[in-house]
This record gives sequence, structure tokens and C-alpha cells, in this order.
Amino acid sequence: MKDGNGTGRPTGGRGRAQGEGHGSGTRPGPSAPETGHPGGTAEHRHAATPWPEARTIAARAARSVAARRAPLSVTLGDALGLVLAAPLTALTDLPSFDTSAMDGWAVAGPGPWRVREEGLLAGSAAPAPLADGEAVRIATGARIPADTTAVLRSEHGRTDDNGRLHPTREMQHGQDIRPRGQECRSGDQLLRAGAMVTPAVLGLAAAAGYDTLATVPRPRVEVLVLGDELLAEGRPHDGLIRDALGPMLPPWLRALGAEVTAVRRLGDDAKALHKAVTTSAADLIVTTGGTASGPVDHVHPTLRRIDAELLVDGVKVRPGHPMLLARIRDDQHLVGLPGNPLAAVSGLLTLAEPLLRALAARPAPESYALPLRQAAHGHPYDTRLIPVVLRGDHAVPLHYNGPAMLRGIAAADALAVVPPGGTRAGQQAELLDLPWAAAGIDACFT
Ligand SMILES: Nc1nc2c(c(=O)[nH]1)N[C@H]1C(S)=C(S)[C@@H](COP(=O)(O)OP(=O)(O)OC[C@H]3O[C@@H](n4cnc5c(N)ncnc54)[C@H](O)[C@@H]3O)O[C@H]1N2
Ligand code: MOO
Repeated sequence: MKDGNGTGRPTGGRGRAQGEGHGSGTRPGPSAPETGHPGGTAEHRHAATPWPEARTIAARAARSVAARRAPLSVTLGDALGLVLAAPLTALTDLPSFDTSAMDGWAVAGPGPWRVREEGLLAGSAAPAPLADGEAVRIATGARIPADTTAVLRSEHGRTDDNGRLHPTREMQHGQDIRPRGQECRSGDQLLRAGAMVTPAVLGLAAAAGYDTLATVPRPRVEVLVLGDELLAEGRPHDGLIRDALGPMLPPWLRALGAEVTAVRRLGDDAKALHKAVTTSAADLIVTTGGTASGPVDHVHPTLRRIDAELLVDGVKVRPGHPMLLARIRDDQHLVGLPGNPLAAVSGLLTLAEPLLRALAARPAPESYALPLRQAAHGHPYDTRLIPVVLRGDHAVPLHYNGPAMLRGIAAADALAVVPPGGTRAGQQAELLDLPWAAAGIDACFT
């Protein structure tokens, strides 16, 4: 395992891990799995939940809540990234009238045709019907006059000296007319409930007559950053370090579908933590740090004090094994992320991601795997998550994957799931995508 002091001795203070993970997960050394960690005792291994099961428990915990959440009506401008709470049913025929597909002439019967003086533009009022042998200039998207038999494209017609219009190509009956209802009839289901609102869905909804959409509300998340040693700005000094999680978690949680209602820096203050947890109206409280058993690790005592139900208390995953999930009320959960920053990422993807996905009714991403370019050492009992970049058909494990390091994950495209025992070079590893890797930053953070 990559965590802990690797000596089997308890660490001092708040139980901080030290001396771990300086290098690559692909070779032995300081970051290679060890067994002497206090968190790796037989007792702890017994209590900890296997990694796949922890994700299932988190999703299941949220599902019963999700079923009771009332849909929220939002304007199209606010709906991107939400999930439809009801099917998208056409409020109109599409097209809602017979439409010209091309710029040219609407014609009635075989040519040549005499051409009406006034042309037809998109958006103009109902045109007079065409008489047999008559044509009218028409723009793409304009309404087709009654009794039109076809649209002649402007590049396929010629006007003679008498002003009569002749086709220069053979014509088909009905050509370049989009008939009313070609795409859908009013009342047709265009998308099912549960579909994600993408930019294309916004366009379709607008075309089909919608101003607002019934959506699954974003889960509200409050982030509580614990730790007296954390600075909100400037360079680390005098044993104090910068808070890396306060800036990282809110946008990451938003990318997972959450609305972040507050980020509070509480220090190591048990009273403040108790107050914050008991007064929060969030669907999910995410704490950072304080999950271990040091003298100022207040998360467990606080959960005991409020009689919360621990659904997951430690996960067989490295980094991040002290992560936890608790049910505070029927409709409120708490995910405790370990303080080591990469361990916090591991907790985010193991517990918060499935929970938020279920609350937001988002579909589970297709699981996928790629062969690893180099071997990744495994922990003897636990799953490991290691940052990788995707190169061609391979995933390349990154260095700097220790629990306290963000250097690897900041350059990564995904996390590789390395089962107990490890993954050989060339062997497939399941990959957890980072929410911005495929779509780009702008696409997922709106
Ligand atoms: N006796 C034991 N000690 C520890 C165990 C254990 O099982 N038994 N587990 C180790 C592991 S693994 C981890 S991970 C950490 C988890 O610790 P906590 O969740 O209690 O977190 P803290 O002690 O508060 O902090 C750990 C480490 O992370 C730094 N930190 C905390 N918050 C932030 C932040 N917002 N930004 C940047 N860095 C942060 C903190 O300064 C510490 O260095 O426990 C081990 N100990
Ligand atoms: O080493 Mo801990 O597992 O950083 O999470």
C-alpha cells in the first residue's frame, strides 16, 4: 500500500501519513504496497468494505432518496447538464407546417410556370394556394402554398424572355418539400425521462415548443474543510500548508452534477463541525480530513454523537482507505474524504460520485478497460487507483501517485483500477474517466 508511514508505528498528531508514495506505482520502492500500515491491520481489513461494494452501497443509499425528490421546472437556459424528470413529448408537429427545404420556387404541376410577383420568405403569413401552372419564389423554411407539387431549386430553373420558368432538370413529385410532421407529431415522445440535457437536447426542446423543462434537481452539496494547518492563500510556512481541497472539490462536484451550496473551512473544531453538520440543509455533506483516529480527527466522534448510521466505514482501496459514508437523516448523507489530497480524490470517485449520480438520476457511464503500458503493483488485499494518461490503445501509469500528491492526477486522463495483486504490463485495467478528460473543461463545468 502506498499510504501511511510504512513502519507499522502510529503516526503522531492527527494521524498524518508520512514518507509514502514518492514515485511511480509502476516500480517497487517507497510507493510500492506495504503491509505494515496501522490501517492495514487484520481488524481494519475485516471492517473495511471492498471497493466495488462500497460504490454499490453509495449508489443504493441515494436511490431511495432520489425516488422521493420532486421534479424541478427550469428554463432552457438553466437546464444544461440536468436530467429530464419526464419524457420530452413534442408540443407541436415538426415541422409544424409544410416547408420548403431549398431556396427556389414552389411550383404546381409540370412546367413551364408563370411566376407570381411576390415571393415567400421564412416566417411570412399563410400564402395563397398555387393554381396549376403557377410558381412562386420561395426561401428555405418558408411555408409551402397549398397545392404545391414540388420545390424547384434556384440553380435548377431558368426564366425565358416571357418571364416563364422552366426546369433544367427532371423533377420528382414532392421534391424538396418537408411535409408537416415529418420529424414528429404533436404528442410523440422525443426523449425518455432520464435523458441528460445536452446542448442538442436544448435545441430539440426549443424546436418542439418548450420554454421550461421538468428536471431532476441537482443534489445540493456542502463542503466542510477540516484542519487547523490549512492556509487559504500564499505559500506554505511554519508547518502550515495550502488547502488543496477547497479549490479542487467544488468544481469537481459540479462536474459530477452537484450544486455546491457552501464551502466552509472549520479548522479542527469539533463544536463547529457538529454545528455545521446538524444545521446543514444539503443533500450531501462532504468533509475533508479528520477521518482517521488522531486526537483532532473529529468526523467519527461527531457522527457517533448525532447517531448517524455508518454505511461504509473504511474501504479496501489505496489511497483513501479511511473514507466513509454515513446516513445522517433519511434524505441526507455525509461522505468523509480523507485529508491526503489523492486519497480525497479516491473517496470522491468511490463514494461521492455514485451517490451524486444516483441522486441526479444520471446514467452510469459505460465501464471500459485498456491494457496498461507498464505493470502496476497491487496491494495484497486492496484495490489501488492510480492516475494514468491514455496514449493510443494503452493507459500509461503516472508517477507521483502517492496519497498526498496531486502531481499525477493533475496530468491524468483517468484513474486505473488495479485489483489486489496488481496488473501486469499489457493486461487490461478498468478505467474511471475524469469528468473533464473527454468533454473538455467548458463542456462539463457549465
Ligand atoms: N493511526 C492511523 N493513522 C492514519 C491512518 C490509519 O489508518 N491509522 N490512515 C492514514 C491514511 S491512509 C490517511 S489518508 C490519513 C487520513 O487522515 P485524515 O482523513 O484524518 O486527514 P488529516 O489527518 O486531517 O490529514 C491527512 C493529511 O492530509 C493533509 N490535508 C488535510 N486536509 C487537506 C487539504 N484540504 N488540503 C491539503 N492537504 C490536506 C493534512 O495536512 C495531512 O498531511 O490518515 C493516515 N493516518
Ligand atoms: O494513504 Mo491514505 O490511503 O492516503 O488514504
